[in-house]
Amino acid sequence: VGGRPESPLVGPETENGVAAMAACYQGFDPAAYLQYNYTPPRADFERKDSIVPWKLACLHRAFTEGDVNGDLLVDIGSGPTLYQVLSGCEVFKKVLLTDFLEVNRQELRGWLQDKGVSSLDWTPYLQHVCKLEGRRPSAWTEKAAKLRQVITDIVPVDVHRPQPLALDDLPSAGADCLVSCFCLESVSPDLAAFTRALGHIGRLLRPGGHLLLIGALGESYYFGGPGVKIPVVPLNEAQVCASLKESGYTLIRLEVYTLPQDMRVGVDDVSGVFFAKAIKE
Ligand SMILES: C[S@@+](CC[C@H](N)C(=O)[O-])C[C@H]1O[C@@H](n2cnc3c(N)ncnc32)[C@H](O)[C@@H]1O
Ligand SMILES: O=[N+]([O-])c1ccc2c(c1)CN[C@@H](CO)C2
Repeated sequence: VGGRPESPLVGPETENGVAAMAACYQGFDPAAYLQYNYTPPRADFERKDSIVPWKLACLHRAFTEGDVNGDLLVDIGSGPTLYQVLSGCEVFKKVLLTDFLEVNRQELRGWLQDKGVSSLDWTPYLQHVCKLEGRRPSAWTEKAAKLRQVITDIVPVDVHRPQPLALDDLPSAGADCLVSCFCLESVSPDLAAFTRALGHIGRLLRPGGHLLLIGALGESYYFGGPGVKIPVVPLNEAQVCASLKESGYTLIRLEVYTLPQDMRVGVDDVSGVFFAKAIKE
């Protein structure tokens, strides 16, 4: 994403903080990140208390309980992962994936272009979500095809810009739904920047559209690769609710997962995960 336009709204200390976060991400390693967070124990589909099945259940319920619909779903800060749109791809005609780093956009293109070159085998994820949908697990190939059919593009994003996406990447009416997972708190220098970023992505969403937000609670850092320690804004539930309200959303539901001891594997100091379903006013 090109040079940042001077924004009259934020001072030099915020500009410096945002630039420092961008510098941290230069060392981000998609394969390592996937290994740290998307393999057992954090992604163990046999364990009721594993984090990833909990996230997939939250997303499945949110996308299928009847109030979420429309044409376009946008995932903000996709990273190298696809799990966040495995339920949404059945509900929306078009899905737009976005990330700040070319290495992540490249990782996603690798999977989508059917070259099977992705760093992680998403089959167990596809099978798990098929089961949540009451389909036989072998329907995962149909879900993979559906995903490849509805994902229209993978584009650059910067949540610190008042316009996080290039204007021609988004229809003028805006997106009907946004999903964003572990992005805002992991890319912001402080709580004020986190809340501002929430407002920026809200501008991509039509009024009445839904935001499905997953994030870390009580996390102050995580490793984005070997030796790549990235600072995180430590959030609690009250701050998440206050930031959503301050940024023009009405909260529908907040769910919280608390990490069991053996989900703490040394790649971060996260203590919980939140799932928020909200509506843009
Ligand atoms: C912790 S990862 C989350 C990845 C994925 N959504 C998930 O659920 O695991 C944070 C992502 O935010 C991206 N990112 C970094 N700076 C950003 C910015 N200024 N705006 C948007 N995304 C950014 C990184 O490239 C990375 O993919
Ligand atoms: O357990 N998980 O499913 C999981 C997935 C991704 C991430 C975390 C935990 C915690 N750290 C964040 C970065 O701030 C990234």
